[in-house]
Amino acid sequence: MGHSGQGMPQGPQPLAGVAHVVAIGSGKGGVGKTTVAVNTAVSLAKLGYKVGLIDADIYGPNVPTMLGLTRQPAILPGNMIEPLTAHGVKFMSIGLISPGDKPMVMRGPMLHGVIRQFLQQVQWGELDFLLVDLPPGTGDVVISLVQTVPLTGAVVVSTGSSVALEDARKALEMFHQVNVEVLGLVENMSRMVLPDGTVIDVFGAGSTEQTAKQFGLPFLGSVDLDPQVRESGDRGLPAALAGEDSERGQEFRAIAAQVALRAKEAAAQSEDVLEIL
Ligand SMILES: Nc1ncnc2c1ncn2[C@@H]1O[C@H](COP(=O)(O)OP(=O)(O)OP(=O)(O)O)[C@@H](O)[C@H]1O
Repeated sequence: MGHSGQGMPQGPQPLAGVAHVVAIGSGKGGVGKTTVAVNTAVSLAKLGYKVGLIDADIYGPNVPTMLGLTRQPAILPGNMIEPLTAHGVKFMSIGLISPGDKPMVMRGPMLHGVIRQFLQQVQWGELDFLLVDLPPGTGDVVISLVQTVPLTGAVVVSTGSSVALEDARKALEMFHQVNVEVLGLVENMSRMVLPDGTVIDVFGAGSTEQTAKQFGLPFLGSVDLDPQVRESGDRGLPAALAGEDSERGQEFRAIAAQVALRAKEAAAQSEDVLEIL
């Protein structure tokens, strides 16, 4: 983890070859942030983009399980780390460097070092999108992120429940405080449709879209509550891999397309601002 940069504060530096860094946050835990991050990454890859995913969720680094690949990454010449690749997505996870079932206990400076290493010392190559799955709640990882690279923006995942949305608003405020543009909100576990067609509203479907409207932010789409999403995540075969006729697959692809669109718009706007300056 070296000592480069110590005592010499440096502003965030873009990663060579990486067009957009997009953080995925939630506020509340367990709303399916990682599931949405993994499936968005897989969907972006299916849409033809080059995609990377950093699992920075120190409390639950589940990305390797959800992508079905857990092994130590190789070290390349020049002390660079080779990311793992699964389902067309390059990824790196705190779960890969924290062996066994032990929780990752890290002080702020160490966490900052790991985040910086995942960004700068992993051989990402050319990427259209590098997604970062954040831990729920706290801003530590976000602060490390924005100090290291310029972010194109952030996506906030919530369920429609009042408590999840209460925490999602805190996530919006956190991104605002660190000057990260929120590209939009996603509602996960939206409705549940039983095999006989009965629709059950478990968490308050539609409330995330209303919250987005209140904040003047785009709503990027919703994903229904479906046991198949959980099962496929547990098996390391994300639901987004399913074919054209899969509804969950369609939902994730629609969200991915919105994320791509909003990221490109946000980047174009900030370039305009730079030119005016
Ligand atoms: N749409 C969905 N339908 C069914 N199950 C889902 C859905 N989304 C997520 N899940 C399941 O809910 C559980 C929690 O999801 P996940 O780990 O993605 O949440 P999280 O917000 O990233 O949690 P944390 O950040 O607290 O680790 C997982 O078992 C996942 O498979």
